[in-house]
Parts: sequence; structure tokens; C-alpha cells
Amino acid sequence: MTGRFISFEGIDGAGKSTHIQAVADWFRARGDDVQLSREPGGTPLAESLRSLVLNEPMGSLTELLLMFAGRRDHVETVIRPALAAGRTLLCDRFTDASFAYQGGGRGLPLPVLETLADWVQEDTEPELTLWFDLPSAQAAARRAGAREADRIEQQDLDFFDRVRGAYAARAAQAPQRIVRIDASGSVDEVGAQVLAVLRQRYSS
Ligand SMILES: Nc1ncnc2c1ncn2[C@@H]1O[C@H](COP(=O)(O)OP(=O)(O)OP(=O)(O)O)[C@@H](O)[C@H]1O
Ligand SMILES: Cc1cn([C@H]2C[C@H](O)[C@@H](COP(=O)(O)O)O2)c(=O)[nH]c1=O
Repeated sequence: MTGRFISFEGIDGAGKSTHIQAVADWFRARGDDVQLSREPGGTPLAESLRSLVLNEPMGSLTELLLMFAGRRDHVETVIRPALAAGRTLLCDRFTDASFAYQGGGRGLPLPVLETLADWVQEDTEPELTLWFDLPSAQAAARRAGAREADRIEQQDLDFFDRVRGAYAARAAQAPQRIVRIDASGSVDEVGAQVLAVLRQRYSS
């Protein structure tokens, strides 16, 4: 039995977490056994690494390695077992975020990321990635009204412009898997786009 692996991506504040629950409800209404997870995090070990990476000062390579260390534990102990059990796993961020943040934002070499991704994920890959795309200034305004910034969210608009550009490059490389959602509208407008993608992909 093989389940469904769907990831949610975008710069901080783009609105992806807002829509995950509605996607979960949509799949549950179809009878799917839905499981939610997130990165960084998703296991006790990876949640500990998340707390470090979002709060403690560190260099870019350390940040990258901690992201992939947590991902390995998450893939082995949560994602693969969920898919083997036939579940629909909805994950708030996955490897595209490393390419966007550590590759685009921090400027780390893409061949290093490719090697780590191959090694850590092996054949575990989302079948669909919803990329919530929003200009950096608009995302910053949404974040400012929502919560205190963590270490990564404290980066400037140029950083988030690079992250956004890296997501666009990933989407251009994998157009079947990564679907762009224009996240600049109201919650209802964005939600309607998300549901349209799900209906188009999964309604027979
Ligand atoms: N379409 C929207 N219009 C206006 N505000 C929105 C919209 N979508 C989400 N928000 C608000 O913006 C803030 C950030 O949304 P959310 O937490 O869903 O973003 P996110 O992409 O998951 O961010 P992060 O990755 O940093 O957790 C929240 O306060 C949320 O209520
Ligand atoms: C998986 C992953 C995440 N990040 C960054 C992106 C965000 O700034 C934080 C996670 O916070 P969220 O509120 O849960 O979205 O981590 C990253 O830089 N690299 C990654 O691989």
C-alpha cells in the first residue's frame, strides 16, 4: 500500500499553515487517513533540532546540516511508515525549503544540496507541492501582525527575495510536482485556488 505525500512551501508568512487544515478536511471527506507533519520537526529529535535552528546563532552550513539531520529522522520514522500504511501525509515544508532558504537565501552551493537530498531522502519525494507565492514585503507585513520573529524570520527583504526566487527556480524545474498558488489574495481567494488544484488532481 502506498499513500500520498503532499508538501506545502513558501516564504515565511505566505499563508501555507492557514490552508493545511482545509486540505486535510478535503482528503478526510474523501475517506483518506490523513496525517499532518512539519519540517523542521515532525519527530521528537527533529523538534529539538528545530528549536536550536530557529533560535540559536549558527553558521549557514551548520543550519543546512541540522535541517537535513532532522529530515533523515523524519523520513525514516514518520514519512515512510505513514506512506507504507497508505496514509495521506501533509507536510508543512520539506526539501524544497532547504533549496530555497539555504540554497537561495544563504547562497550555499546547489550541488551540495543535491547530494544531501539524494542521500537523506533516497526515493521519498512529494507527489504534489503547493507553493504559496507572495512578495516578500507582503509576507513580512503578515508576519508582523502574527508573531515575534525567529532567527530566520529576522532576515531582511533581500534574503526573502532570494528565497522566493529559489522557489520559482525549483517550480520551473519540476512543473508537474510544484504548483504555484498566488497567495496575495484573501484567505478565501487563496483557499479557492488550493481546492481547484485538489479537484483537478484528485477528483475522478
Ligand atoms: N490570504 C491572507 N490574507 C491575509 N492574511 C493572511 C492570509 N493568509 C494567512 N494570513 C495571515 O498571515 C499570517 C501568516 O500566515 P501563516 O502562518 O499561515 O503563514 P505561513 O506561510 O505558514 O508562515 P510560516 O511559514 O512562517 O509559519 C497569519 O496571521 C495568517 O492569519
Ligand atoms: C524545512 C526548512 C525550513 N527552513 C526554515 C523556513 C522557516 O523560516 C523555518 C520554519 O518555520 P515555519 O514557521 O515552521 O515555517 O525554517 C529552512 O530554512 N530550511 C528548511 O529545510
